[in-house]
Amino acid sequence: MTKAAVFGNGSWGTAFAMVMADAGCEVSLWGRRPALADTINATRTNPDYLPGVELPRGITATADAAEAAAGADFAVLVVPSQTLRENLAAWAPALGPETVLVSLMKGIELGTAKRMSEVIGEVAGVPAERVAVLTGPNLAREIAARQPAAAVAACVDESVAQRLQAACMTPYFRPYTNTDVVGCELGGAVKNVIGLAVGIANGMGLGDNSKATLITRGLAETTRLGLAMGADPLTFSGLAGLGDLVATCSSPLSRNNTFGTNLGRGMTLQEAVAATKQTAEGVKSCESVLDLGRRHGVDMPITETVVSIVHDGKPPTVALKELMSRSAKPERR
Ligand SMILES: NC(=O)C1=CN([C@@H]2O[C@H](COP(=O)(O)OP(=O)(O)OC[C@H]3O[C@@H](n4cnc5c(N)ncnc54)[C@H](O)[C@@H]3O)[C@@H](O)[C@H]2O)C=CC1
Ligand SMILES: O=C(CO)COP(=O)(O)O
Repeated sequence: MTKAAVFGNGSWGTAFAMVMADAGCEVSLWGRRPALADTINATRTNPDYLPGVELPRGITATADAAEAAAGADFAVLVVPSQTLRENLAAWAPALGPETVLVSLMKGIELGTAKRMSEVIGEVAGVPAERVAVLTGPNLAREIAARQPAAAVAACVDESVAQRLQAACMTPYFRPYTNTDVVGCELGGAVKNVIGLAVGIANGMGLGDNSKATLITRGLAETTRLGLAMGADPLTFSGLAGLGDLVATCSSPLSRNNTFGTNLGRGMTLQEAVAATKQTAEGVKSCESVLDLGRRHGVDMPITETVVSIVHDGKPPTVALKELMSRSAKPERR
C-alpha cells in the first residue's frame, strides 16, 4: 500500500490527505500542535480548518514528524511558503532516501525569489527527479466536499509524476501529469497575486469587464515571466495557469480574493490581516514575485500595482489610475 506523510494539517493539507486516503493510500497527517492531532484522531474531524467534514479512516494524525515520515513513499509539504525552509530542515533527516517530496504550496520565497521546489531541493538535498508539485483549481473546501475537480501532478521525471497521479486519483479528483515544473509553480504563485488584484477591484465596486481584464492581463504577465524562466507557455492555458486563476479570481472561498476585497473596500493591511484566519500567500508573495520578475527583466504591472497597494499603502483608486495610464502597447510582444 502506498504511504503518504502530509506535513501541514491546515485547510489544504487536510483536504488533500482526504484525497490520498480516498485514493487508497495510508496517510499520516502531521501538524505542529499535539492537541489538534489528538482531536483529529478522536473525532475524525479537523475542527480548526475543515469544521463539519468527516475524515476517512485511512488518515492518522500526529505531531511527531519522524513518526509521520517513517516509510513514506510521498512526503507532501503544505505549510505557508515562507515557513517551508525552516520546517523542512527539521523534517528532512526523518525522510527516507526514496521518498518523493511533493509541494502543494503556492508561494515564492521572500529574499531569495526561489520557487518551493527549489527550496525543497536545496534544504533536503534531493535531485529534481525526487521533487514533485501538485497544483490546479483546488479550493480546499470544495475538494473536501468531494466536488469534481482536476489538477496537475508535475515532475521533471514523468514516471514520478505518474506515480503521484496514481496516488491521488479518485472518482472526484482527476490529476493530469506535466513535466513543466517551473510553469506549474509560477501559475500557482502568480495567480494569488492576480487574485488579490481582482479582489481589490471587486471591493472597489468594479464590474466584470474590469475583472476579466485583470485576469487576462494577469495571465499575460504570468506567461511573460514563465517564458523568461524557460517554462512552456502552454502550461499557462492549462489547469495550473488559467484553471487556477479562474477558480481563485471568481470564488469567495479564495483567501487571496477575499483579502483583496477587504483592501478594496478600504481596510488597511493590518485590518485585512486581522480579518484573515488562513494563509493568503499572495500578501507576502506579491513582493517575491515582483522580485522574480525584476531578476528576469520582466515587466509585471499588475503585480507591481498590488505591491504598491498592499505594502506601500497606495490608495487603490490612485493605483488603478496609474495602471490605466501606462503607455499604449500591442497586446502581444
Ligand atoms: N486552501 C486552499 O484551498 C489551497 C491552498 N493551497 C496552498 O497550500 C498552502 C497551505 O495553505 P492552507 O493549508 O490553505 O493554509 P492554512 O492557513 O489553512 O493552514 C496552514 C497550516 O500550516 C500551519 N503552520 C502555519 N505556520 C506554521 C509554521 N511556522 N510551522 C509549521 N506549521 C505552520 C498551520 O498550523 C496550518 O496547519 C499555501 O501555500 C496555499 O497557497 C493550494 C491549493 C489550495
Ligand atoms: O490555490 C487555491 C485554489 O486552487 C486556493 O486559493 P486561496 O489560497 O486564495 O484560497
